[in-house]
Amino acid sequence: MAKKKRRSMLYIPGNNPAMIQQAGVYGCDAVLLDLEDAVALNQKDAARILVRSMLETVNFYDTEVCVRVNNLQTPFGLADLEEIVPMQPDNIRFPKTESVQDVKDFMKEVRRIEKEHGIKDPKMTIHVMIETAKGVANVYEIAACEPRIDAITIGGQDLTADMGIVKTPDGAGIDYARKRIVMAGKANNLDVLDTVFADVNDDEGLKEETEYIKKLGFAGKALINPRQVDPVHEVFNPSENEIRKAYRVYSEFYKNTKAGIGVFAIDGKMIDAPVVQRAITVLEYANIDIKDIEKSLD
Ligand SMILES: CC(=O)SCCNC(=O)CCNC(=O)[C@H](O)C(C)(C)COP(=O)(O)OP(=O)(O)OC[C@H]1O[C@@H](n2cnc3c(N)ncnc32)[C@H](O)[C@@H]1OP(=O)(O)O
Ligand SMILES: O=C([O-])CC(=O)C(=O)O
Ligand SMILES: [Mg+2]
Repeated sequence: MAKKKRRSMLYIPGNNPAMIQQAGVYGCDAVLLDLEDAVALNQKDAARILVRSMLETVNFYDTEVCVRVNNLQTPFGLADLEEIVPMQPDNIRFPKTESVQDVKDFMKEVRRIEKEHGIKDPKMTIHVMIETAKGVANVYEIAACEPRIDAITIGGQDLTADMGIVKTPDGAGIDYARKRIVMAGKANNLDVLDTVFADVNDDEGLKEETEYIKKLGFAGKALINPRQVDPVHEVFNPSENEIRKAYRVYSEFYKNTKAGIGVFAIDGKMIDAPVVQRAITVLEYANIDIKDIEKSLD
């Protein structure tokens, strides 16, 4: 099966039933049902119960569903896990992860709750959020410490607050963190996800930032408004020209491999394994199955 895309992950405040009800129709790849910073302190209990009941009743179609719980250092984190883990959403987001010990503490509770509910072969994966200077410093160890982690993400709002700086449109203050988190994620075969873009009326700014983080190696971006879905997909979706080139590279690769040739040229440019790998990634984003290309050539 093709790898699930995570171009767009839309935050929805966990205390807003009308927004959650619509979650399957926004066209985003994933929704992030938020029990953390989108929810006021006096709404935390209500949000937790609402999200649990929405997980039971709402049809999310093929949208991936992730729940962001509160950190275990808060009075809400454990109660969130008790309520949400038995529902086994596709993933749970651990905010403000700073150390391997933080992940261990979270996972100890997750495993205990799964065991208590007789969940034997849990499919729910973990997304860790890196949003403090300490988390950035420890990110390589964090990314490698738990096999159920399948994505890692930067929280730019909290990170800039923690660093005592302002988040500027050029992202200068978080640039090192972005690059370090990408490397830590890639080294452990994780999806690496970018932070939110706060100005919901600035499509051009959003696209510019998305172009940049795509170049760095991010698989997608957290969003805060449904209007941000299309501009982000526009950037992540390959152009017709890119798809045509990738199709040609893969077709030639397949034919040459069958003839026992490992390296060849198209229009004078060498095609080797990394070029083929990049072509496969483009085809995946374009929803083209390489098995169909192979069949057409057999
Ligand atoms: C630092 C962090 O942790 S960020 C993550 C936590 N933050 C969030 O989850 C914020 C989520 N986003 C929002 O609450 C809002 O989009 C805001 C406050 C940013 C902007 O609000 P508005 O200016 O009112 O949004 P806008 O006018 O575009 O809303 C248009 C429609 O989209 C809906 N909508 C807006 N945001 C969302 C969302 N995140 N998910 C689903 N629906 C949404 C609105 O309810 C409205 O629906 P309606 O037309 O049926 O009334
Ligand atoms: O996922 C995000 O980008 C939102 C967030 O928590 C942050 O920026 O601190
Ligand atoms: Mg945050």
